[in-house]
Amino acid sequence: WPLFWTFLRPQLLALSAAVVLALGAALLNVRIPVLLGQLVDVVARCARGHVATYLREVRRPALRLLAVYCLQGLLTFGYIALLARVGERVAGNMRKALFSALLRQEVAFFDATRTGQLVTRLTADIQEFKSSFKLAVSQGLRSGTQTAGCFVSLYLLSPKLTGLLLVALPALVGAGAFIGAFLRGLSRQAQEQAAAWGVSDVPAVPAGGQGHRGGRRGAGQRADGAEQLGLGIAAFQGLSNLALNGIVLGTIFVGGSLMAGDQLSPGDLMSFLVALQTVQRSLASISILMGQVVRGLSAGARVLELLRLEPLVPLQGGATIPAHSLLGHISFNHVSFSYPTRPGYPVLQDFSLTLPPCQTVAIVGPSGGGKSTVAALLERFYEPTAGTITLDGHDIAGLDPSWLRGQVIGFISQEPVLFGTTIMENIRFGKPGASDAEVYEAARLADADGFIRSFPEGYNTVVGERGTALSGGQKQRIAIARALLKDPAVLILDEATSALDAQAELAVQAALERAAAGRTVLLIAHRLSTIRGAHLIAVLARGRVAEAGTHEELLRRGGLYAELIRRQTKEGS
Ligand SMILES: Nc1ncnc2c1ncn2[C@@H]1O[C@H](COP(=O)(O)OP(=O)(O)OP(=O)(O)O)[C@@H](O)[C@H]1O
Repeated sequence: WPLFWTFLRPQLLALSAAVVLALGAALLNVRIPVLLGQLVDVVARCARGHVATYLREVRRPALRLLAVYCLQGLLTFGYIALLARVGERVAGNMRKALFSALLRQEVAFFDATRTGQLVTRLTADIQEFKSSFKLAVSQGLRSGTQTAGCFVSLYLLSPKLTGLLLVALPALVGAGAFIGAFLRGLSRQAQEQAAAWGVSDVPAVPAGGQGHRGGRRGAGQRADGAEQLGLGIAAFQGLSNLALNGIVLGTIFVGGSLMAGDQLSPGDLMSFLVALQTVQRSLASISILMGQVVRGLSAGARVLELLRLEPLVPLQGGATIPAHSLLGHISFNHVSFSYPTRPGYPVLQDFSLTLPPCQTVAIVGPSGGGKSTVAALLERFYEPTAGTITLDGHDIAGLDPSWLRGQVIGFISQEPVLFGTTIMENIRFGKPGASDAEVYEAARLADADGFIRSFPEGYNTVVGERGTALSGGQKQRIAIARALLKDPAVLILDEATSALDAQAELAVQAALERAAAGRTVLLIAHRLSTIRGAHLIAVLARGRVAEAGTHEELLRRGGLYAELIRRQTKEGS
């Protein structure tokens, strides 16, 4: 409620106005039966007179009724329009808040949550909540006030008839509730039978032929349950129709005898019947409304639950290292890690590795060995299960993740992420405040300036959804330009050229080597041909560094690295 209140508070004035208009419209409903009754009385009185007298007499009450109808229409228009506005604003603000709450979550949250589920929260659930909210205010108010108001009119029209109604109605409502409870029991039974036999009507292993017979018996029981429920519902609907019409018939019967004794006019009886019908309709719409409100409340609860979710690794907050003392010395100390979605499956175990400042360290190893996981831990997308990772002696668990990802680490992956906007904006994403000149310089360094300027729109070329209007090599060089604009102290290259053909790879490789100069580089390589220029090569096997050294040292040792080289040369890569 307090969270929902934050969305509702700014709309309070409009909401109050809507409530006042809705109450006004509902109260007019109470007046309508009385006016109708008066009109009927006038009509009955003039029925045997001249047409001219009839028209003169009827005009005034008819116009009065018409005025009330018009006023009611106007008020209804007002409150529905206001409520639509309030509902849209509340839902819009909730959607925005939910979207930012989702963006705040750590990567592990998205591993464990299906995208479809989040889309449903953002669209269907908020929509459902909004509709129920509007309905609860408009219809709830209308039906509530109508019921109360009409009972007052009923009493004023005929206390005797109302007294009879007050005896009959509770008895009928009680009987309805009793039958409803009985039907719910039947429905639960039918559901249980369906659940028990729904997985398979014919058991998978029919021991000695019993399965088929058992299956048929199960299907038979389920059909019995459903049939009984169907019969119950049919009987309930038939009986409730009979009861409602019985009330109308009873009212006319008793009302007629009151008319005979001059205790009630025909108009009063007409008013009574109209008011009675309004009460019936209001009660019916309240019961339908309850179901809708329950659905809306659970949809709202699902949305608010996500809104209150606090990320395990907050996006912001923590220490930063001043630019002048940032060297880019990274150390993994006895790190162990399992993905939260697979806690029993260790990816890294006692993994230790040092990345000296301004040097390139390559991690190689078999596919699925955990190379990309090392990069994800360095970016704090996940937290190690044990051990620490330090940057210039500071544990990164205490550093501000936004600062770390935004200013310290540049990341170029196999599949660069481009946004469906201009090349200029895509590169500027690396440093939002960068000038045009800085963007051109970064593109030149990434060997992208030439092909960008060859496009008719130049830097204003729109790259299409996820960069579909560009080739793989072009996308990759834009990603490099973006990383260079950020000017990060640490650069992670995760198989950055593996998706490119030989020619594009050469161009991107050259750009990468220029980008790597003067930075600490973590080079993740599946194909060993991409690790030229690495100062140190670490071979990852079974979650830890199995061997480390220069290319020559490792070849001389004849271990795992030499074996990988031999295998890849044989494969022709
Ligand atoms: N989000 C995740 N949730 C659960 N398990 C994951 C997740 N990402 C990776 N893994 C598992 O962790 C292990 C290491 O994956 P990782 O991507 O780090 O390997 P890699 O060495 O980079 O592989 P490749 O060279 O094929 O890219 C794999 O067994 C993989 O199935």
